[in-house]
Amino acid sequence: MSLLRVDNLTMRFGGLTAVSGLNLTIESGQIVSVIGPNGAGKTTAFNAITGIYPPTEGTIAFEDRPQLRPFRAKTLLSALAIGLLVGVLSWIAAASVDDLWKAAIKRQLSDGVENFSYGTALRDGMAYLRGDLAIDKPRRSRTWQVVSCDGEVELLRGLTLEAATLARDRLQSGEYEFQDSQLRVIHPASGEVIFQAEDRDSLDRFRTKLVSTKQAGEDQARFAVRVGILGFLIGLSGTLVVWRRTRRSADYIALTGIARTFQNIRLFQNMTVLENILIGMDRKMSNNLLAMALRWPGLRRAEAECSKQAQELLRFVGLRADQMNLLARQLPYGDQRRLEIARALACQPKLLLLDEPAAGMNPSETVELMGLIRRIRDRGVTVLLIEHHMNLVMGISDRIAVLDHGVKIAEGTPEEVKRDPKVIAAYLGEEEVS
Ligand SMILES: Nc1ncnc2c1ncn2[C@@H]1O[C@H](COP(=O)(O)OP(=O)(O)OP(=O)(O)O)[C@@H](O)[C@H]1O
Repeated sequence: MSLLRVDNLTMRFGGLTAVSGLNLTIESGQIVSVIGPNGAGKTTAFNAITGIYPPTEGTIAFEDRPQLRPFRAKTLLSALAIGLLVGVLSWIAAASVDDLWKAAIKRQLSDGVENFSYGTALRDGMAYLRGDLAIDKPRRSRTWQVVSCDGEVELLRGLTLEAATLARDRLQSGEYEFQDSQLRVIHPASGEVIFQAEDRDSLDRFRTKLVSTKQAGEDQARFAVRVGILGFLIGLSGTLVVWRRTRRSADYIALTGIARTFQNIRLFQNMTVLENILIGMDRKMSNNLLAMALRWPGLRRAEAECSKQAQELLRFVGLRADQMNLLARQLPYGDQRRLEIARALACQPKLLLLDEPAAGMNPSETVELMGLIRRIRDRGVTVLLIEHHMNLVMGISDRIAVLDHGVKIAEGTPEEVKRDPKVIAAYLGEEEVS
């Protein structure tokens, strides 16, 4: 079983092909280097392997498995839980929007409107009212109406608010005669016509069937349930879509056992040396919020253990104990590079990718770095290295792959690569070989 297998990897950025059809197999326990001129696509290949970019084409398998988060029962349960949460929230919102709408109308009218349903109002464009008489102004209407809900609803439209209020008060106080056949409201004593429909036909257009409170309630409940189901489906499918799109993420790939350092040092500059290493162990620490808040003894023990391992790593990469509490930015450049390696090792990787670790190092630091890389390999960690420093590469690599313009032009032992005419022409030059 190979540790890492890159098959036909192609990386494109718009019209630029940074890596083209790269095949690379890395066996456990080796130090493998990738070399090539500037812009050859080395870092891009690293970025694809570590999940920073998805491959445009091709596949990458680690320990013979594709670098994809597997679909587990937990994934489905999480999606169901989120779907349920969204569904319940949508249901609550749909059930309470009725009250909100009612409250808003009431604020406007400050009078009269009692029970009606948003769902039915949406459907029919008006409010159904229960109780006695109400003054209402249907949405989109400029005029007021008096609504009687005794049996059939009579809608008498086209009134001013004042006239409607007067009419309602008189109707309620009993000083009225409601002549449905004539569609007039007449004051019984004075015979004064309070209001009268213009003609029967126009009133019939506004006649509508009373929806009982019960039916309106049922409509509303159905409406809320439908919205709830829709919310559940949206929550469930949304979660699954997000999960699918983030299946191949850098953090998942790091968890499977691939760690890296960067060409331009990327430490947490304002954190201490020790904290930088502890961050590399973060994924192994408990993420139980309660345990963290209550500082459970188990958690304290785990923290103490991590701190011990971090100090061991500090020594391993050649940093001193008295540098432990310095801020990362206070370290000399070469030590910052060591710290980055220590942080990567803190993830306990099986494969460590080092992107130009010797950049900016002086010759004696470079020699020490060679020793460190060998010790990392002896610790059981396979190393994949990008480096321009030829003495280092030729001195420690078991195998070397050479990229030029995104294409692998050679691969072999240092001796084989050194003599390869294509490599000499593209990268090494005659001087390096001699
Ligand atoms: N995110 C990106 N968007 C667009 N182009 C990119 C991106 N990343 C890399 N490239 C381009 O891809 C090509 C390969 O770049 P890459 O950094 O992989 O080369 P390299 O071999 O690592 O070079 P160096 O030795 O200088 O680090 C370059 O032309 C670069 O400009």
